[in-house]
Amino acid sequence: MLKMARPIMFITGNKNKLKEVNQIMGSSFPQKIEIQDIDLPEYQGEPDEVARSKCAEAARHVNGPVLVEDTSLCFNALGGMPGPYIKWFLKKVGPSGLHKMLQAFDDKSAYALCTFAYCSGEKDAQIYTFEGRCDGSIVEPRGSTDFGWDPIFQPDGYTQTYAEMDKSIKNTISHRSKALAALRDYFVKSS
Ligand SMILES: O=c1nc[nH]c2c1ncn2[C@H]1C[C@H](O)[C@@H](COP(=O)(O)OP(=O)(O)OP(=O)(O)O)O1
Ligand SMILES: [Mg+2]
Repeated sequence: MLKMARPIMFITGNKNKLKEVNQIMGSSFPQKIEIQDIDLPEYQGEPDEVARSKCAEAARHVNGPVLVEDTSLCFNALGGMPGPYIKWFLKKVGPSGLHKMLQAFDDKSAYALCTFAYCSGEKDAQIYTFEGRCDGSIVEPRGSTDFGWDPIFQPDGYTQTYAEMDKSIKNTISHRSKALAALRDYFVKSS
């Protein structure tokens, strides 16, 4: 008997993330993804642990396959901080404050890291994580202020920040697009 795959519930409160996921995936993803906005608690730790615990929390709310995503912005001069705590730094000091945090350091390099975590929701199911990383540097804010720290992140090899470049370019090179490529590979192989 043909087993119909249940839609995957992507739990996020961030509309810009969802927009990019849709733009990047288009119709190329083998399973249907639906979205639900649940404000999940986020634990402290390394990005992979944060994504895993967020996924375990999501699985407690949803009876079925769940997907979450956690994004870090890591400054090399600060040993990878703010990392998974970027949301709170951004909220408190804004993009220009984040840029100023690196004033005392010569090293302005940073990387954006996106981690998707997936769980099938079956009993004792494992959580799988899929990472994508984009290296770049932290610059004075330039470009549209639509999405988070985009104005201060300039990917290596480009003269524009994420916020200045065409969305289609960001979506081709970004941390999120690389993580989604890994996620898509997993589903293509297992479907
Ligand atoms: O491509 C991006 N370009 C610029 N800013 C970004 C990007 N991706 C995430 N961000 C921001 C949103 C949040 O301030 C923090 C990540 O925190 P993070 O917990 O993963 O996101 P969130 O709480 O907004 O949504 P969710 O409900 O999926 O956890 O970096
Ligand atoms: Mg969050």
